Amino acid sequence: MSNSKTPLVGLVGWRGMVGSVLMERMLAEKDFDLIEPIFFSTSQAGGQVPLLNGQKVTKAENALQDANDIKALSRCDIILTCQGGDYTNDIYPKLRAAGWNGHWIDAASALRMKDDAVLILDPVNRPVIDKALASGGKNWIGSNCTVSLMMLAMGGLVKADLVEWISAMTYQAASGAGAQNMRELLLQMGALRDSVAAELADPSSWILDIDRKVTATLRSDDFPKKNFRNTALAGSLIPWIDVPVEHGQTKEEWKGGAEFNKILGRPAFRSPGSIPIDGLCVRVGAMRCHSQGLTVKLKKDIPLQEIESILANDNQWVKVVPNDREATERDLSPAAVSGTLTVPIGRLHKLSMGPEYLGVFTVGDQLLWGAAEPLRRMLRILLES
Ligand SMILES: NC(=O)C1=CN([C@@H]2O[C@H](COP(=O)(O)OP(=O)(O)OC[C@H]3O[C@@H](n4cnc5c(N)ncnc54)[C@H](OP(=O)(O)O)[C@@H]3O)[C@@H](O)[C@H]2O)C=CC1
Ligand SMILES: N[C@@H](CC(=O)OP(=O)(O)O)C(=O)O
Repeated sequence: MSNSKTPLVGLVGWRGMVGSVLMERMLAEKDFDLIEPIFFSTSQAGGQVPLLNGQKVTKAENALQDANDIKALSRCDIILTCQGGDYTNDIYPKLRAAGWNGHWIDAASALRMKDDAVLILDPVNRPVIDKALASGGKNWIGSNCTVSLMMLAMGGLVKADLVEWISAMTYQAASGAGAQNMRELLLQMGALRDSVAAELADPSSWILDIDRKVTATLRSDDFPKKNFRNTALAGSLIPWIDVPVEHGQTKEEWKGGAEFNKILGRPAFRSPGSIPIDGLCVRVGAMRCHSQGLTVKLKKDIPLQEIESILANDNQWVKVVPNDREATERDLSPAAVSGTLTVPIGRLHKLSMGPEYLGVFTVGDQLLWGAAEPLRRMLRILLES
């Protein structure tokens, strides 16, 4: 930002799950050195801004401000929110109506499809961001985690315009449903284990007895499953994420096509010139990494080695994993990736449908590249613009 004064950056939603990951990353990258942060809360206004990792990051403003106070928010040059869609729908229009002309950076989906909103994933769409900045853009919205992670992995082929369509079958972590769901997943795992503790301690117990007991526990009314809408996730899976929309899709599946194309600045999904992206989204018992099995239809037959090199050279976070058992077991799983910015892509091979059909598996941390990282990088882009 050209102004020489340190920009006032309002932080909303910083103590939530996405917000906490964002604060950790901002500390690690020393983003606080470049801004004057003002911490807002919808529930704790007036309280003391807590230390982050034991560090004081505020310079002047040490009390939490009211996140519903339009006047207080209007002082900010930039507002960065991870508070959620209800907050955005309530506060954002009031702020703009009050004449606030600052930059709004948001993790929530509420504004994503607005014409004046840019979906931010700068390693993939920096030209789209720069073009919007040059023409006075002010609304910068993080994309859906599954879409961001797919695009970061597939960036090389997408940018080279080699992709005709993608079918994505997802394996999405509990964190995507929220912190309470992560806790409930662990409670479910514990309940399953406890239901057969005696049998597990006895090496001669019959496996079918164990299985019967586990299944009875999964189906019992006492099983902890309130947050997952009365459905078991541990020891099972849920092939439905978010609300139903048209064409038999869930909203999570619709976001694949709609956001993928909008990130690239292409015509709207299902209109001429857009890239068809579709598939089935499934919740599985991972903690915070989303995985995806992709069927990619390429525009032409390209040798596998060339594909690997295009993918590997696209950005510093994508990591091509050789299609062998050892490397895949070691590097291509939620357990390997959780808490890191690495986005491995592997199982790469031509499918039996024909030489233009590519099989792919990719994994990414849905709280880092899937949510927090594009936001803090957009903040940096604004600070450096
Ligand atoms: N979870 C995800 O995977 C993704 C989420 N998003 C977006 O980010 C939004 C926020 O998601 P998420 O971070 O999961 O939401 P959280 O529920 O973790 O946090 C949201 C807010 O809840 C309030 N809160 C109340 N009690 C607590 C508590 N005990 N601990 C922490 N915060 C508390 C805080 O606001 P206050 O201080 O004002 O009370 C906090 O900012 C979502 O609505 C979504 O729009 C985007 C991409 C991925
Ligand atoms: N819907 C995602 C998480 C999420 O918050 O997505 P979005 O940012 O599009 O609302 C999931 O359940 O895994």
